[in-house]
Amino acid sequence: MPKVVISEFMDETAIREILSGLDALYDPGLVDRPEALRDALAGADALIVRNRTQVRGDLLAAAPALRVVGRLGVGLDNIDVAACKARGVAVYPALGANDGAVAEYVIGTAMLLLRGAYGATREVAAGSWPRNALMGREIAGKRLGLVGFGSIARETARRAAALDLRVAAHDPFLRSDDPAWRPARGAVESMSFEALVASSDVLSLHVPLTEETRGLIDAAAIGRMPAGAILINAARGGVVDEEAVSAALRSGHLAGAALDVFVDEPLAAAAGARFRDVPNLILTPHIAGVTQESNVRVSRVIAEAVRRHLSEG
Ligand SMILES: O=C(O)[C@H](O)COP(=O)(O)O
Repeated sequence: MPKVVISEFMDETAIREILSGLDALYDPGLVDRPEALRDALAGADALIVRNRTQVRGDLLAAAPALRVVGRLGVGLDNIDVAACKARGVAVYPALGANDGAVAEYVIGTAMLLLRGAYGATREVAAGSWPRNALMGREIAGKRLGLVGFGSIARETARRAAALDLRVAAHDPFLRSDDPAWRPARGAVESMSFEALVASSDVLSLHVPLTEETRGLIDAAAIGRMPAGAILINAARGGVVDEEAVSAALRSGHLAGAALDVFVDEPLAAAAGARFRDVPNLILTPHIAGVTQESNVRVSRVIAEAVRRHLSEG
């Protein structure tokens, strides 16, 4: 009976229904117990992870029978894909299964930060009535700039079009005649990176972390964003210079930012100190792609892919 090790959280119904009949070891705490994880992998045919288990070097060496890795998400930066390939280990990301969750996070934080009206509960309950101070901005008519135009960005664009945003994107990997630029509703304008940064009211990042994207949104890029712009990073930490975002929010050049991902995760208190008392900043713990619904979708897609792979070979 093939053995499947699941080292991070996953929907338990998907395990029960789809991995039934396999020897599934579900221990979402394994990621924090490297020795126990290596022991569990000794006879494993399959490994299912989220974004914290580092599937490389030592871990692969501890799993000589491994045939398949399922990734409960889309980013592959915690997996040495080349080393897996060299060992004949297939890698399956959950493509498409959390697009909607991230798109809703981007639209939701953009609306929250533009409007700025929702942080006054305590004041209002205490009898103050700060109407003028809370006169925020509407999302309709603003330009949403998407850095990268893959499937998450396209889902974001689809929702943005319904809210009457003007959507533009920069994606050097997408040909100018690709039909993705002309969705059913609201064409998406293709722009250079420089033009997109300089003209977007809301700039949202949708690129993986690579040598080309590391530090892409640095102090200079932020300085070229229009005064009063909003920055959203639900892509990968390291694409954005965290110090530069804090400084731009403190100076008032940026009107707001939402950061879901960080250079080091989990964000340690010492690293988080740079964000202390920074105005109009939403920090979330790498949760943009994780909702109750997406957790079910992602878990089912990966359980099915792993099961299929094991039964094929
Ligand atoms: O790459 C992804 O899809 C996101 O980082 C979320 O992944 P996770 O929920 O598996 O961490």
